[in-house]
Amino acid sequence: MYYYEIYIENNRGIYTYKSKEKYEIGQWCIVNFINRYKMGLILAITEESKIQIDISKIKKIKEAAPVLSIPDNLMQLIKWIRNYYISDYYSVIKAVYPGALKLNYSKKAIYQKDFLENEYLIGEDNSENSLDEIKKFNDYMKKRKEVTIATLKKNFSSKIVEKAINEKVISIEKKVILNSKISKGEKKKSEIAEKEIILNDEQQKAVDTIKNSENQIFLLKGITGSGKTEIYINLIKESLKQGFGSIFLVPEISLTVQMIQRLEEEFHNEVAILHSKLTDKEKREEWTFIRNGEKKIVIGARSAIFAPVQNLKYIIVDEEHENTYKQENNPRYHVKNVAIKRAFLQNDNLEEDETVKSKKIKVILGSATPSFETYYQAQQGDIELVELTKRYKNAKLPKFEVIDLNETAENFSEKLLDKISQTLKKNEQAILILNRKAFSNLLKCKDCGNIPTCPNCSISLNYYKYDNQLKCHYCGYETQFNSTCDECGSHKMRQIGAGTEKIEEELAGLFPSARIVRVDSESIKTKQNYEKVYNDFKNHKYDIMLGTQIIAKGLDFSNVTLVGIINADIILNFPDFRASEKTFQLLTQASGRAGRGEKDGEVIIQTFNGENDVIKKTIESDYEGYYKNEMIIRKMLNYPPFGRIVILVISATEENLAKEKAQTLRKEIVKNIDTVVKLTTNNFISDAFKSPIYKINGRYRYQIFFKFERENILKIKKIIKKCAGKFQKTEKKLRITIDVDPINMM
Ligand SMILES: Nc1ncnc2c1ncn2[C@@H]1O[C@H](COP(=O)(O)OP(=O)(O)OP(=O)(O)O)[C@@H](O)[C@H]1O
Ligand SMILES: [Zn+2]
Repeated sequence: MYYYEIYIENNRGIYTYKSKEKYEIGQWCIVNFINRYKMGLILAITEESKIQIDISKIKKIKEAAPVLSIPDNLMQLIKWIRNYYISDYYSVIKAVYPGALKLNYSKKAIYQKDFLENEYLIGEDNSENSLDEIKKFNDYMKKRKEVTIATLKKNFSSKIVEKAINEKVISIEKKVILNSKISKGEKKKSEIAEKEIILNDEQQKAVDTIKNSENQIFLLKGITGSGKTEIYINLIKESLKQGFGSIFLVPEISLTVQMIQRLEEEFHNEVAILHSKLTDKEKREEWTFIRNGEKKIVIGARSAIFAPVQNLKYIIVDEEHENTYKQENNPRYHVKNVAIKRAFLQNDNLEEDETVKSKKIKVILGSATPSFETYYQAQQGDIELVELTKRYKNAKLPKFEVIDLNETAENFSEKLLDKISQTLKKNEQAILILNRKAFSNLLKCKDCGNIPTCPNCSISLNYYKYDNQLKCHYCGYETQFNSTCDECGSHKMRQIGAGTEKIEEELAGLFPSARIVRVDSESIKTKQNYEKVYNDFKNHKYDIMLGTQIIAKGLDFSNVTLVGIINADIILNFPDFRASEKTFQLLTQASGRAGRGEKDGEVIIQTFNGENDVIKKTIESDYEGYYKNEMIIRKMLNYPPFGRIVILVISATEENLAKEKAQTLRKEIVKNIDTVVKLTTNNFISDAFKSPIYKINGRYRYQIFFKFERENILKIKKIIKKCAGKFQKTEKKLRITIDVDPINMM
């Protein structure tokens, strides 16, 4: 007899089952769980001697489930994520295994014998009709042998069905039906594009380095427009010819139209595109194609990192500095971390032979503005740095000009207006960026100072002019704006902080003949929407593209010669230790959209903080210098990449409860940590304090901030897990979330 630790679908516990059959880890099976059939996943095989519970009470696995198993390396990854991010099997398996298999079971009628026609005639109801029905029933069941009760009842009266059961003409059995019947897609002939791209010297050198190096993790740091995409394609293509697959990760699938078009044009039907809009069925289908090796290249956002690609060779994380690579709900994993772990787990499992080198997975993190944490690892030698220092075809980086907003009361300085007119005159295109959607950021009453806020969240409501609504960006709350102050009834509501909607209106007034398109998450609700805008802009159906940070990255339009940053300060003021790093990235990426073709580009940055180091270093294109300055501060404060952070958020619908319990939990954790690590400024636990966004969706939020030396973090996480877990069990009204290596500090 074998004993198994099993995860049961939609259940947070782990259970022991037994079987005479040998199952593999990662295989799905069907088990009886509280009188229902459920899908179970084999997590581990346990020795009899190690089992704590009464062996005679352990139930048997019913049978293997007819679905594809989760490969071994992904099972290991699941366990690692659960552990590292203090998560649970339930959440992690949901993230890894798409479109959760739903198990339906239905009652089936199984043919046993015929009704005896003669015998039945003696019964009370011997009309002609029922004799016919009996004959029909006998024929029907004899032919089918097995049919669901539901179908049977559609064809026959319930009276006769009942009778059949009573007289054991049929037997009833519970049978499992899976919803995952998947059409076996027919493999078409692979049609990889044959057109050759000639790499320039720098690109070729980068490709060779990545191919030939013994290292497994690379940072491809190439300035904007240096042609990183062609490097990825080259590597994927060559390995594909040798039968290897790749995973290509993008920050957000709907915003990377251009990259996806490029990859599809190159790899056609080898490509599976995974995105959140796929239905469960489509997800399972793609998963099957990939698992069976029918599609070897996977493109997707975050969750594509779990694609069961056969003979995986490259994992590419494009724009690796992007925040969207961190999942903001359980499991709160960071793709970069998971990608690297996946490669190491798989590479370590390879059998040592002469082919081992060629089979190793390589991870390529690519960006013009790598996150400082990644760059630090490259400096330390944990990641191999590969650099591209020139734009493709030697196009120049754009020229910068900084405009001091203190000198003007307008959203558009004279200078910026002048540059826009010139651009339009030359029949070139401009991209303008304002990192704030809506019409105005908030409204403020001139008489009493009241600012309308969301009733569910402690956040000011944004004003949208097009539908005259006040909206909450956190919970989606909307209300009609009636032009008066709720507090004092005054009609003098002032709009503060212009958003893209307002800027669009102003722009249209200033340049009446210009064709303007606005791109933010409000105006672009679907992928098709964005694709159209993208293509139209590319074909010069618009002159100006105005938008949020959405349009700051990746876009490659050769006719764009002007980039204007309407207000560079918005992110800079966030209460986040990465705020200035993010600003540097945004400004550099945004300016990188200018002058990518034959014509030179120009960038105008409007700011109240012209003297700030981040603005200065941006215009000098001095990544290195800015990185060095930031590292001094990070080191001093023991922030990542030096120290490690965990944030615990405790929330409840009752304000006092959240506060009290957060303090209690904190005390408990401190008590436990005190015995293992001495608390100092570098090994630090904050008080339980109000989250910067105090209330979201009706829940009051307190948070505890942990900052520890790297070598202590394992111990600390263990304690947090233990204390929070115990606490959550008894405190049902609380919600506790644990964020390991958080990106979002609010
Ligand atoms: N070897 C090449 N042959 C032909 N065209 C190339 C080559 N390398 C790059 N290009 C072209 O140069 C432009 C810039 O390349 P790409 O978009 O890959 O830059 P990037 O490094 O990804 O920049 P960013 O970080 O700004 O997104 C593209 O139009 C691309 O098609
Ligand atoms: Zn809200």
